Amino acid sequence: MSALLDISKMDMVFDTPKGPFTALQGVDLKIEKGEFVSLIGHSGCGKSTVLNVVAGLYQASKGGVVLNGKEVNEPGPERAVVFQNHSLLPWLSAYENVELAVKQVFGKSKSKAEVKEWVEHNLRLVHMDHAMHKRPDEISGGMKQRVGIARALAMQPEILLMDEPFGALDALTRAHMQDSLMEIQNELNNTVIMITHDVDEAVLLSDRIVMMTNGPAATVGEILDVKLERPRDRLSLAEDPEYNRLRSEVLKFLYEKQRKVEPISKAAAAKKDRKAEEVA
Ligand SMILES: Nc1ncnc2c1ncn2[C@@H]1O[C@H](COP(=O)(O)OP(=O)(O)OP(=O)(O)O)[C@@H](O)[C@H]1O
Repeated sequence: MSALLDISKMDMVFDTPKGPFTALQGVDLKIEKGEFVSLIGHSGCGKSTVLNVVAGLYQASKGGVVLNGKEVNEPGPERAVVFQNHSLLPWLSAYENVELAVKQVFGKSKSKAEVKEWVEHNLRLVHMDHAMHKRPDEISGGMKQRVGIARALAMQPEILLMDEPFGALDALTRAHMQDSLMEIQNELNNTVIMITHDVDEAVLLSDRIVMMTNGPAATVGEILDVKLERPRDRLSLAEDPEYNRLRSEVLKFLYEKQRKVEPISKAAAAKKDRKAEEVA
């Protein structure tokens, strides 16, 4: 059986004022239906570029993406995206933001009453039914993100693409959101690709963690299977040896194998030279 999503031999070359820049080279990744996959890697390695190609926002320079047997060339409702900075329309209520997406996807197939029921159902899923008639500026960042997730879920996408969905939230809200997402996953078993910078988040939520090498010409470095039993509980996992092993595998990849050496500034380099001379 072929995978739901098949990214194969994908290159992404951007035209820049300084000439072509190869951001990605030879990215291969297959994702099965119902899998939760995280992409992790240092800043600038190309995680968002991978997601943008899958979303159909960018066209790969070589190779490409096949979803359910169909080549991806443009955005479509079967691939819902949740961004770090919630992208709700500010003049609409939470309810209306979700309703807009539902009408776009199901406007022809659902009756008025069914649309209402479906919008409310998805807002209940993310525990936002109590504030569904508030506008984005009347609710917190975490709540906005919940509405963004409800909107994406309500489209019943074949794959949910999340670009650091909790990156802008404080640690406690982030933990609540992760727990909610696991709860929803338990119920719906969506296929998800999530970009994260957070090692604990990756291990807690994923079935597989895709670790990317540093760019330019970044690609999939290693893939880690996370076979921790579900439902997962963050407190008991903190002491679980397998959880800690997985965590240190990711840390090793990021900070040993793909350690990012930042170029030192001229001033720092000169200071280092002076120190070396003093020692000599
Ligand atoms: N439209 C573009 N034009 C030119 N270069 C681009 C473009 N989009 C991305 N890049 C470059 O491609 C590389 C990968 O960028 P990308 O945003 O995918 O990385 P990332 O891993 O998602 O980074 P971060 O974790 O910081 O969000 C970077 O060097 C970036 O500067």
